[in-house]
Amino acid sequence: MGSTVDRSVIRDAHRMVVKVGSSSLTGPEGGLDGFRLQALATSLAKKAMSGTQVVLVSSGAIAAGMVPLGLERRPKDLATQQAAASAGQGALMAAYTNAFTMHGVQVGQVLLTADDMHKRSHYVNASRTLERLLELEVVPIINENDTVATDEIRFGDNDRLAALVAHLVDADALVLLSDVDALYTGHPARPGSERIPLVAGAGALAEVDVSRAGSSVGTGGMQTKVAAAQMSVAEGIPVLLTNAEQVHQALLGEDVGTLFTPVGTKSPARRRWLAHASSATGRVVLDDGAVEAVVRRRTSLLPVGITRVEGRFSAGDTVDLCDQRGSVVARGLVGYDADELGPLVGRRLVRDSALRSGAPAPRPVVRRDDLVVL
Ligand SMILES: Nc1ncnc2c1ncn2[C@@H]1O[C@H](COP(=O)(O)OP(=O)(O)O)[C@@H](O)[C@H]1O
Ligand SMILES: N[C@@H](CCC(=O)OP(=O)(O)O)C(=O)O
Repeated sequence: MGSTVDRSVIRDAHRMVVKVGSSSLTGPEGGLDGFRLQALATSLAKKAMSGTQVVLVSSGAIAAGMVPLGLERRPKDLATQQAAASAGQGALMAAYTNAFTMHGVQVGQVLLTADDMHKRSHYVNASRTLERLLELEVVPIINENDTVATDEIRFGDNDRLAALVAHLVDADALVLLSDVDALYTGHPARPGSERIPLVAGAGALAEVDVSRAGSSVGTGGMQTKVAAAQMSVAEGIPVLLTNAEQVHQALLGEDVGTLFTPVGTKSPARRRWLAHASSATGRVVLDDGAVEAVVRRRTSLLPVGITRVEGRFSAGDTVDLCDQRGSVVARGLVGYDADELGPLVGRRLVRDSALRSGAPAPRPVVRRDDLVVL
């Protein structure tokens, strides 16, 4: 079955994001495995030299920092993780710089925080930097800026970060490299688990068990990889999941790993950001008619269809639009501050009467172009 799956979307991608996990770069006791890192860099440098734009999202800072700091196991507390990441990120970048420049390919470090994804201005700025690096034929090497992240705002695992970066740079493919060669029907160590060569739609995952933890140095296990793959394919970006040892074959489009095929089409950059990267600062609760109008007819949201406003937000912030049961049905950029919107709840604002009274013309709570249905 595997051999019938066409993996040319990976081979022919013009721009790809490759994510490598801690477990593929380090040993179980931490510390960088220079041999594995070198092998990965060689495959990616060759791909870059053949004309493909490659963005690398690399974990491994915390694991790399364990040996120099004398830590025997991956620290559990945030402060020690940050100290390890601080010591390890420099070592990680030094190793990559050596390994890539050996092949004549330049690299650039980009450290991102969750805020850089949530805040539109930061997101656009990160996108501009990455575009420029790619124009200059540099391979950006991205990691979370662990030293300044706090528990509340951390990505935590880099799988989600990689999917967001794939959206950010509008990649043609995302390659997730782990210590396991593919997604299996159950934990690979469990007798009877079988490799899944193709995932075409969420239905294919219904029977798949990803509940068991991953390696001692990684964070998310298979769950976060599958979630990242789903975020990516929802925006039309195919994903290949395999191990770092097989990256060369994977980039040639050979039958390795698990291919997740797109289930959605690419949406404009702003909508992509709204749906996946932005974070809501408030909630607006809609009556049934407004849910119908926004979700089915894709109209703008007007004050008359709102029953409640929750949270403190300013005009231009992201808010979740909820139905009467509290389920989030859409997300959008709100046109009013929370204080301004409160008194307008349920009111029918008529453009003509506003104009007659000299008041400014009423504006939608969320314009149809500024909203995504979830
Ligand atoms: N259904 C499954 N298929 C494959 N691997 C699984 C599955 N369920 C759990 N896993 C575990 O997930 C691990 C990969 O996650 P992790 O150790 O966090 O990797 P990384 O450091 O690459 O992010 C695998 O080594 C495996 O032990
Ligand atoms: N930013 C962290 C990555 C977190 C992490 O361990 O992720 P992963 O190995 O991809 O599960 C680091 O560099 O250590």
